[in-house]
Amino acid sequence: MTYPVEVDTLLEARWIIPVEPAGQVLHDHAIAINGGLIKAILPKTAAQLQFSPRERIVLDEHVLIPGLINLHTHAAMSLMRGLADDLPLMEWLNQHIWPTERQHVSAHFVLEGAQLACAEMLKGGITCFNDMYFFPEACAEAALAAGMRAAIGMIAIDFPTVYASDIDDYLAKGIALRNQLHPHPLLSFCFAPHAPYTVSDQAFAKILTYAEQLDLPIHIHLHETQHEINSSLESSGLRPIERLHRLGILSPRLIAVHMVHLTEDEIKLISQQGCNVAHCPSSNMKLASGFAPVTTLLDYGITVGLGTDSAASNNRLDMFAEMRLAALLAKANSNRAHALPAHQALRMATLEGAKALGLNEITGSLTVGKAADITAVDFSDIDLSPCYDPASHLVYAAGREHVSHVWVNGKMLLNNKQLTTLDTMKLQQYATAWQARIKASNQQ
Ligand SMILES: CSC[C@H]1O[C@@H](n2cnc3c(O)ncnc32)[C@H](O)[C@@H]1O
Ligand SMILES: [Zn+2]
Repeated sequence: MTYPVEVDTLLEARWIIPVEPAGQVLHDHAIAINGGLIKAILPKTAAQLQFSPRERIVLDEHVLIPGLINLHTHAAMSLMRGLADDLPLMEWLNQHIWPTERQHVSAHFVLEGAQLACAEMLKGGITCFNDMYFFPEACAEAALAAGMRAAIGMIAIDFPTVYASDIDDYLAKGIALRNQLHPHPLLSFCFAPHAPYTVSDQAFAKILTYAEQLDLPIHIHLHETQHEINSSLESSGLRPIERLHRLGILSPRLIAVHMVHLTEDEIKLISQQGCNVAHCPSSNMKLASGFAPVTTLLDYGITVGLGTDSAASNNRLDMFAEMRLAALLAKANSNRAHALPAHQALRMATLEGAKALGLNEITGSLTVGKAADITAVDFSDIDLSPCYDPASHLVYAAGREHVSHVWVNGKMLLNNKQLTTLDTMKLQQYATAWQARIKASNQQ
C-alpha cells in the first residue's frame, strides 16, 4: 500500500498546453506543485490518488499554459500611456518622451510606474518581463513587490541623465545592483544598451567585456526604423548590424529588439551568430516602423520571442494581442495562411522568450522540475464557445480578459481575476498623481 504524497497545490484543469513537447494538448490532467516547482503532470484521476494537496484548485473550464514572457518592455513608461500617440519613433522620442523623462523620471517614478505595469501584466497572464529603463533598482523592487519574475536591464546610453553621468557610471550602477541581488530566484539581469544611435563603439566594447565576464545577455533596440539605418550609414558608413558585428556584439547572448529592416544577408548573419529577436508587432505598427520579416527569421531557425514594448508606444502590455498580431501579420506578409500557426505563436510568447533570456531551464514551459509559472485562462465565456482547439482559441479568440489565475514560482498572484500582491486602488492613485504632475509641466 502506498500513501499519497503531500504537495502544496494540485491544479486540475480541462486542458493543459505544456508548450514542450510542441503541439501537445492534455485533457483532464492536473499539475502538482511543491516548493514552487512543478512536481508532476498527470491525469486527474491518477493525481487525486497519488497526491494529498494542502490546496486543491479545480479549473473545470480552463486551459493552463506556461506564464507568458514579455521579452521587451519599459515597465515604468506605463505612466506615459497615451501621452503622445500617432507619431513616428524619432519625433515621439525627441519631442515628447525624452523631454518628459528629463523632467520627471526618478526612482520614485520608476517604482510606481513599474508597479502599475506589473498589475496590468499579471492580470493579462504575464509572469516574466524583460525590462530596459532608468533606475533599474526601482523596477526590481516593483517586480519583487508583485512577486513577478523579471530580467532587469542594466541600461547604458551615451548621454547623462538624473540616473547616471556617463557610460562608466551607468555600468557601475547596473553591475552593483546585479552583484547585490545575484543569485536570485526571480530576478535575472541583462546589459541593456539603448540603441546603436545612442551608444558609442567604446561603450559597446566595455559592455561586451562585462557581458562575457558575467555571462549575461545584451538587450538592445536594433534596426527598428529606416531612419536608424540611414543615419548609421551617414555617421559610420555601416548599417547598425554590420557595425555591431565588427564590435563582436552579435552572439547568442544578443536579444535584438524590433529587427524590422533587414536584408537576407543580415538575417543569415544573425542566424549564424545565434542571435535572438524580440518581435514587437504592435509597437512597430503604431510607430509606423514597419513589419519585421518574422517568417524568414523563423525559417532561418532564429529564436524569436514576443514583446509589448512600453505602454507609451503600444498602448497595452498585452501578450494575447501580440500573439494574435504576430500570427496574423506573418500570414498577411508572407501570403501563406500556414505561416505562424497558433501553437507556434504561443511558443514564441513563452518558451522562445525564456530561451532568449537564458531562463529556459527555469521557466517557459510546463515541465516537471521547472518553476510553477502558470497562467489559467477561463474558456467558459459564451464568446469562447464551442472550443475545438484550445491553442487556436488562445491566439485567435481569447483575450487577456479571460485570464483568471496566475502563479509565479508556485505563488498565486492572481486569484479569480483579483491581484493578491498589489493594491489596485493605490496604483490608481499613483497614476492619477503622475498624470497631474506631467500635465502641469507640459502646460508651462
Ligand atoms: C535608456 S532607458 C530606455 C529608453 O528607451 C526609450 N524607448 C522606449 N521605446 C523605444 C523604442 O521603441 N525605440 C527606442 N527607444 C525607445 C525610452 O523612452 C527610454 O528613454
Ligand atoms: Zn523599447
